[in-house]
Amino acid sequence: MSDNPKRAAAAAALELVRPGMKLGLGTGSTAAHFVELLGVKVKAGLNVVGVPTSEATRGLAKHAGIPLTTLEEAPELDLTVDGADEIDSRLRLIKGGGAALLREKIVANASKRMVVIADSGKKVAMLGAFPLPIEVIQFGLEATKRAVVKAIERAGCQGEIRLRLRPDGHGLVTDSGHFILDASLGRIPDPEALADGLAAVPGVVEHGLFIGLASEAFIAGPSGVEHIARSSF
Ligand SMILES: O=C(CO)[C@H](O)[C@H](O)COP(=O)(O)O
Repeated sequence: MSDNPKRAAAAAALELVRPGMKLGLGTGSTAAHFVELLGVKVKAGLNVVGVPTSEATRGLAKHAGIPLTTLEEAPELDLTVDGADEIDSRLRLIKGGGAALLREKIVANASKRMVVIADSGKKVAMLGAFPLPIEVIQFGLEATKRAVVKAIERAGCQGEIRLRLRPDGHGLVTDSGHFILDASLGRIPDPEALADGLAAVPGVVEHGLFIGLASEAFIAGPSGVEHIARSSF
């Protein structure tokens, strides 16, 4: 196994790729390993196309020589491989640490199969230690923030909500032109209730709870790569 667990997880997922596949390409440092390894296969003759989940991944994929397409050209993908910030035992995820959650969720939802690749540090007994990213429209930010707080409380959670900032102190703007609120909740005892509550808030574009999307995960730790399938729960 590679001495880099992220790369080992990416290499395991690469084994699922077949000629002719339409692939969703995730965002983040783990997904970047997958893109790089896939690029090596493409250069050796593998025929696939990819839909990137962020402008950052678009750049990496272009550099790696992977032919790209869009969900307009390819509205159903065979396989998406993406990282995660947290994974629970039912393959519910927190994503969006890299601010790409909106496109990541659209691409995952358009895929027959979503496979998560991660190091074992991402596995949790309960979601919530990682701040939950919530993508919101710039218009009405303070009002949306208040509504988000109420939705969080109704779902039995509490914590601080902060606008994600760029290093220059201005609000970070996502690839789709929105802001991100990061909700530090500590624990999310009922992720489904929170997901439903947040989805109902006007101004919330998407949130980083990925529920029922990942079908399996490759999780790499010191003793090797563990394969988890959702059907096994
Ligand atoms: O959701 C994501 C980006 O929006 C990433 O997949 C997540 O943040 C994990 O990143 P990394 O592989 O760098 O730990």
